[in-house]
Amino acid sequence: MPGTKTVNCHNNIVEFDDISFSYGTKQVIKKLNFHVLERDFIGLIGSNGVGKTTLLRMLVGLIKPTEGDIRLFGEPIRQFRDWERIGYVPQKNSLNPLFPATVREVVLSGLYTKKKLYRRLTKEDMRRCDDAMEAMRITDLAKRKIGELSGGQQQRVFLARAIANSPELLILDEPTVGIDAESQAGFFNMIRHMHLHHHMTFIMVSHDMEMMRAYLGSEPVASSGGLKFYVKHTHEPENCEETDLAHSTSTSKELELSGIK
Ligand SMILES: Nc1ncnc2c1ncn2[C@@H]1O[C@H](COP(=O)(O)OP(=O)(O)OP(=O)(O)O)[C@@H](O)[C@H]1O
Repeated sequence: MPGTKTVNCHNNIVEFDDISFSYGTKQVIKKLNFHVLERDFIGLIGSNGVGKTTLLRMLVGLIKPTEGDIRLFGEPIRQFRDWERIGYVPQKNSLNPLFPATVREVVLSGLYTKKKLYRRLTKEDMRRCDDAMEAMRITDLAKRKIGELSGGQQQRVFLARAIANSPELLILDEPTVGIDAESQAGFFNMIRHMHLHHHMTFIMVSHDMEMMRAYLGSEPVASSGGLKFYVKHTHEPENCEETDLAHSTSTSKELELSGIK
């Protein structure tokens, strides 16, 4: 139509088509079909052992489905090479206590991807690193060696690293387990902001039903076996442009309210 700008923010980012997975003879996932759209926030819920982590590990290519196809950003996963578009924070990061890097170096390392390895960090990179550290309340730990920190503090560093890098798709496996309530609130504020205003897509496993319900509503939109998918898109499909225009005015206000600024 003349004069109508088509904004395409609803591409499939992840497609699970008839996915099954077994560990040996033990089938964990059976004929799962689910698509994730750009700018969705997916909450993946389910009891212990239903296959949440298994699904995420398939999604980042660590294990292959026994049957079915996975596509990432429209490409079959076996051909997919743009891994820097995807961030993944696994359930437990175990770290050698002698690991020599400082907290700040670890957060900044998220910004050095293969493609960007040789470029200098910009002021914008530094600002993103500082914002992420502030949101995760680790600014005062910036110069400490990460290996010397507690498990909860280390997890906050890995989350700050992931959000500083602003991947297009961020996959989080029970990200706030072992983290104190104040840091959890800072983290949820930050990811909500990134979802609503920076076009990031999230897939998050969580047992925090209160947070999930508050943000994603009380009913799952799909389920498979014991896996339940709660979904929030940033806006109605017809309002893509409006959301973008609203960005500049709402960003600073929201950051201020969430205490990030
Ligand atoms: N490497 C493995 N070899 C064999 N079985 C496994 C392996 N990893 C996981 N399993 C089994 O597969 C099932 C799914 O495990 P998964 O870790 O995906 O569950 P989950 O939904 O993430 O659970 P939780 O909420 O406890 O983290 C479980 O029964 C688990 O015991």
